[in-house]
Amino acid sequence: MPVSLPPTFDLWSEHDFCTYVSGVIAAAQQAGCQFLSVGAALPAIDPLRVMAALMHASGQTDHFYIEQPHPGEIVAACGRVAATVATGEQRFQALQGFSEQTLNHIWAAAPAEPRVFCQFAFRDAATTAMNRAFLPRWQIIQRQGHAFLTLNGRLDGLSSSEVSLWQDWQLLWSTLASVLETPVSSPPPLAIALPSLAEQSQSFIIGVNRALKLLDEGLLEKLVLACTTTIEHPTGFNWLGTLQNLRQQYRNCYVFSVGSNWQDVFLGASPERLVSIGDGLLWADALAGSRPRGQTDHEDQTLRHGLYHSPKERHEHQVIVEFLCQTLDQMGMTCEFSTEPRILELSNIQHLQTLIQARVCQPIHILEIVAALHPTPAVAGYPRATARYWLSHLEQFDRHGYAAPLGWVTPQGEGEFIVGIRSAHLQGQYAHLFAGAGIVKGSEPEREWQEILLKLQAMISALA
Ligand SMILES: C=C(O[C@@H]1C=C(C(=O)O)C=C[C@H]1O)C(=O)O
Repeated sequence: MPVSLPPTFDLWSEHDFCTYVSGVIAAAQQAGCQFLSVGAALPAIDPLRVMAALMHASGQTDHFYIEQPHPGEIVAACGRVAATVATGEQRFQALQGFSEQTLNHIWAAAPAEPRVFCQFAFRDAATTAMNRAFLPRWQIIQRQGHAFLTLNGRLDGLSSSEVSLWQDWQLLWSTLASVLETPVSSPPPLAIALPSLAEQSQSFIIGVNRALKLLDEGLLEKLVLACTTTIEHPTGFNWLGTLQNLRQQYRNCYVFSVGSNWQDVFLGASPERLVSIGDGLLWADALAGSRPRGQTDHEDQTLRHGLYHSPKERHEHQVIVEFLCQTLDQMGMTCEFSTEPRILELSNIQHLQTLIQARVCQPIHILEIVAALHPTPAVAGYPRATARYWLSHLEQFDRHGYAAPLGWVTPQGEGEFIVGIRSAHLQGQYAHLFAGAGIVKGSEPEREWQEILLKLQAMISALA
């Protein structure tokens, strides 16, 4: 990815913008680039509101939003300059190829690097639309009190001229101005009650009992069984309001939203990072073992103590730590982590968490690591092939994007991917919710079902 200096033009002047951009286009064409990236740095803004307003103003509803837990980075992207879809076992490689091809041929003249955004389905065999990657038209990255605005364009076809880039830039500016002038208002949660889940509960308990037999027979060490339910609301769901609620309720989760049209959005507040790489350092999270939060300090502490000292929960957790370390080790990385897990406290639930760190010594693309790690025993089970086999028999529904990776890639092949749990697909007047629980020896079916309800409730109470 060739890089030139960020702009010094007057951001508001068409003449200055076009003069600057025609220079960038010429340089990019000379370098044989297919794409270009220009932009500016501003004081902090709310990337979510700007992205939503841009989607409305432009009619371009392809989007990707992810907010790291505090005090983290917020990334919002919308519109589509280039995109691809894939399916089958080679889907990770296919999207890696697209990311490399795109980001190697982009002339980057913006203060923040351009990124390619990716979403995957849980299963290899899912429809192509579920596995997709795109280079957005607009990208907003907010970190350390600054907002980095980026406009990407294509150098072949219609969008290559400075005039059309100016129009896209101007739309960004006018949207930004309108967002700054409009006070924040978000609709309150809909206060939907958890529906009766008699059928789901029955098939979940049957599944858990079957899993316990398989565990006893030594065929499995862990199986993560999930459940789904659909909530209907006659006027549909407010996507932005739901995200605002998730942001407020789950400050130490990754709040995310991804989709290609208003009628089909996948969003949630996931506590689980799959892997991130930055400046040659890799991080992966082992997250498993759960208890509800207590109503009082005393109850909370008792539950936390129970979680921390439960051999069953510690074993369930350890399976993931070992899987992550072994897989990364096979890829040439040496993992470092604390031998004692810590407790991650969310507003409704608490988990055992181990942060694993490794130095990336030889060049490796983050999507190669995502391909090797997905699905981890945190969302499928162990051994993986057996767990996948039993999931396809015991779960009577498609997981779609639930428990699958989503994230972004940089021109250096670094990036960040999270696991799409605590999530919902919003499709018109329907919200399809998913939640799962890890089953190991000693799991009690009724207790695991209560955990599922707790996880579903988290998403339901944010729906707006
Ligand atoms: C599968 C989910 O969560 C996973 C299962 C957990 C458990 O069983 O203790 C905890 C965190 C996640 O790894 C989910 O939330 O749907």
